[in-house]
Amino acid sequence: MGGAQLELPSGARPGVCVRRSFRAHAGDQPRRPPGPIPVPGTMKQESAAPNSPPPSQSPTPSAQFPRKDGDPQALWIFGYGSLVWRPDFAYSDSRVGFVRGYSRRFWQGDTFHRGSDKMPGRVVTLLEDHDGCTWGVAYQVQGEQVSKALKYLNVREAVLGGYDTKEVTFYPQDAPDQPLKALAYVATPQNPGYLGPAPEEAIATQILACRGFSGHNLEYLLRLADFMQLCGPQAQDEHLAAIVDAVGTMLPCFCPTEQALALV
Ligand SMILES: N[C@@H](CCC(=O)N[C@@H](CS)C(=O)NCC(=O)O)C(=O)O
Repeated sequence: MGGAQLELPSGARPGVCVRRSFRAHAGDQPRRPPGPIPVPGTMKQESAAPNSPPPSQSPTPSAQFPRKDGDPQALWIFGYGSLVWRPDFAYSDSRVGFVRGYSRRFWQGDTFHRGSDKMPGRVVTLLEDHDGCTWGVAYQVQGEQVSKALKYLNVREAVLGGYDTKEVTFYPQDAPDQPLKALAYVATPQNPGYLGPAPEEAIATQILACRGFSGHNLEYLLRLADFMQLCGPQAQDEHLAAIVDAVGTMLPCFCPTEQALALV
């Protein structure tokens, strides 16, 4: 399964946001694919997802973040879940980096993109955590890209996903001393789709069992894990790694045996 196409800036100083502790996973050293891979900022500019419904109403983000030159028509949007590998909106620039004071958790239910009403999938949100650090991608939108991106994300994230907007401080991996204000979509415990904490084995089981209009919940998990591996050893996410480990342990139980396959 192809992961996020990334080329981490060569010679980039490792981000200063390192988890306080993380389990050493024998196989979790980043698998660096052979040869350079285009950096998110050089990816072709995305168009709106073909399967996303027509935008319904103009978005009202919690804050506009004018550029240093005061231009209100410029905005950074921080993605830390499906947005790291499927932004599906036009942007002018992108940076790999992290936000401090938050941890990523698979605690939001999803009954559209990766689940259904009967079998809600699990997608990520940000949990306020003083020592937390969450890696992702910040996308810069400018000019008419701003309203188009916000209108699209309002439907994808807010209307269909239950997310709200929040201002965060983003630290680019290659310039952590030059942080940026960014808009993030966060699912709070007050939204109806919020599922909250569960054992990582239970979350893995739910992910293995669910699919929605954007695809299987397992794809969502593995593409995010792919992105995190490419961010390098300084980017660790114990919660994500534990769920991937649990999926790996359970997958044989979900795979048809040769005998079962012979019956099809
Ligand atoms: N807001 C987070 C999570 C976004 C997310 O995963 N949202 C879901 C909505 S429930 C989504 O867009 N899913 C699209 C997909 O699964 O392909 C991010 O910045 O990436």
